[in-house]
Amino acid sequence: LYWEMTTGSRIRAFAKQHGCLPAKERQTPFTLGAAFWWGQVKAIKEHRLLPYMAGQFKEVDGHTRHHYVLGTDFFTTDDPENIKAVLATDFSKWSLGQERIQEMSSYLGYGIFVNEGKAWKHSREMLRPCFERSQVADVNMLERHTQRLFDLVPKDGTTVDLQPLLHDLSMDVATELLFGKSTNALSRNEDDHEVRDFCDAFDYASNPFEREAFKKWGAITLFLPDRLNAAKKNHVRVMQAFVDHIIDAHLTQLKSSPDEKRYNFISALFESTDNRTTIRSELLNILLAGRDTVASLLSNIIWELPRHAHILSKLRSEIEETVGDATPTYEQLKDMKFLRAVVNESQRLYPIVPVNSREALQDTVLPRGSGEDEKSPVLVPKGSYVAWNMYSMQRREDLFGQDAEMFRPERWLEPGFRPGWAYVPFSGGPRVCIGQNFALTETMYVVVRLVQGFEIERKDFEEWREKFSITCTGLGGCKVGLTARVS
Ligand code: HEM
Repeated sequence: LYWEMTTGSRIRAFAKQHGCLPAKERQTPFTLGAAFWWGQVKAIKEHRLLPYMAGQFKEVDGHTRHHYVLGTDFFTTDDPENIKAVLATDFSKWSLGQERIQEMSSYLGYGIFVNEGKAWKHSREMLRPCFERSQVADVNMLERHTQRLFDLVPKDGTTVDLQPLLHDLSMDVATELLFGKSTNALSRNEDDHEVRDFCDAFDYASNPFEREAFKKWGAITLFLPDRLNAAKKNHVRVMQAFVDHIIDAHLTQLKSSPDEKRYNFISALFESTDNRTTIRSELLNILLAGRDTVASLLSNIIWELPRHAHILSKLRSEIEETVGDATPTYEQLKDMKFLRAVVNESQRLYPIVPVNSREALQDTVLPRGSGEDEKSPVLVPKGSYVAWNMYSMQRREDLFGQDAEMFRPERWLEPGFRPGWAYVPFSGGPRVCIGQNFALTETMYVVVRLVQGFEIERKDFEEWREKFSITCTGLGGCKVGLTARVS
C-alpha cells in the first residue's frame, strides 16, 4: 500500500502521460530474475556472454527488453534511437549509475570515468589539450614505439602472439602522450617489474571474473564486500604506488627542465590542485582508457587480416599507393579510406566496449520499444538501469545487411552507408570518447607499418571468443606468423 501511494500511482500517471506500453519481457514468475542473472554468470565463465545477450533479444523477438533483477527494473536495448536518447538527447536524465561509481572508484578513485557533474567537466577540460592535433599527430613518437615492438617479434614466420606485445605498446604510447614519459615496457628491462606488476594488479582489481575465487567458488564471491578482499586491497596498493612513482618522476624532471613546452596532464593537475590523492585518481582513470583499448583493437584487426587474403591485398595496395615504404604522416593516415573501413569493420564486429549502462536519475522514457511493434516509448522509473548492447546492435541484419556477421570492410565504402547511432564504438554525446582521434591514429599507424614490413600469416584456426576485462578482446590472443618483406 505504501509503495502504491508513494510510487505506483506516480509511475502509472507518468506512463499514461507519455503513451508508454509494457516493454517485451519473458521472466519466470517469483524468481526475481535469478535465471537471467545466473545465465549471464554462466555465459561469462564460458566466454560467450556477448552471443548470450544478443540471443536474449531474439528470444523476445524485439530490440528492447524488460528484466526485473533482484528487485530492480532493468532494461536492455540494441535500438539506436534509445542509445541516442540516453547518451545525447536526454543526457541530463541519466547517471553513470551507483554500481559503476562504487565499483570503479574502489580501485581507481575519483576521476573522469567515475565523476559526474562539475567534477567530470573539470576532468574533461584538463584532459582535452592532451588530444589536440599537435599532440595526436606526433607520428615520430608512434614510430619509435612501433619499432621497439618490431624488434621483439620473430621475422621468420614462426608463431608469435602479438596481443601481449600490443598491450605493452599501447601502455608505452599512452603514458608518453599523457604524462610526457613512457613506461617503456617494450624495452624489456628485466629488472623493471613495475609495469608488469601494475598491469597484473590492474587486471585483478578491475575484473572479478578472472579471479581465482570466482573460478573456484563461483558467483557467490561477487557478493562479498570489498573489505573482505585483502588481495584486492594489496593490488590497489600496487597500482597506487606505480602512479606515485610516475608523479614523483614528473616532479623531478620538472625541476631539471622547468621550461618544458609540451602540454602535460600531470602538470595541469598540479595547477588545479595539490591534493595528491585526487591527482593519483585522475591518472589511474586515464590509464584505464589508454592502456588496453587500442591494444585490443589492434589485436582484433591483426587477427582478422590474414583470414581474408583479398582484404589484406587491397589494404597493401592502398598503403603502397599512398605512402610506399615511407612512414605515414597523420594526413596520409586520414586519407586511407580502405584502412579506415578495416578499422571500422573490426570495431563493428568486435566492439572494445560492447555493453554499457546508465541509471535513470528521474522517471523517464526510452523513445522506442514498447507495444507489439515496439514503436511506443518505454517507461523507465527513477533508479532503473538501462544497458545497451553494441555487439548485438552492430550485427543486426536489418541495419547492416544480411551479411552482418561477416567481416566485409567494403560495406563502409558503399554509397549512402551511414549507420549513425547504430555504430557507436566510441560512445556519443557529451561523454564521447575523448581519445578517439588519438586511438584511431595509433591503430592505423601500427597497421600500416606492420603491413609494409611483413607478410602476415594466420596461425590459429579458432573462432573469435570474447575475453572480458574492463574492455573486451579476443580470448585466443593474436597468433600470427610474420615474415620480413624485402622492399
Ligand atoms: C579503440 C580504442 C578506444 C575505444 C573503443 C574507446 C571507447 C570509449 C567509450 C565507449 C567510452 C564511453 C564510456 C562511457 O561513457 O561509459 C570512452 C570514454 C573515454 N575514453 Fe575512450 N576508447 C578508446 C581509446 C581511448 C584512449 C586511447 C584514450 C586516452 C588515452 C581514451 C580516453 C577516454 C576517456 C578519458 C573517456 C571518458 C570520457 C568522459 O567520460 O567524458 N579512450 N571511450
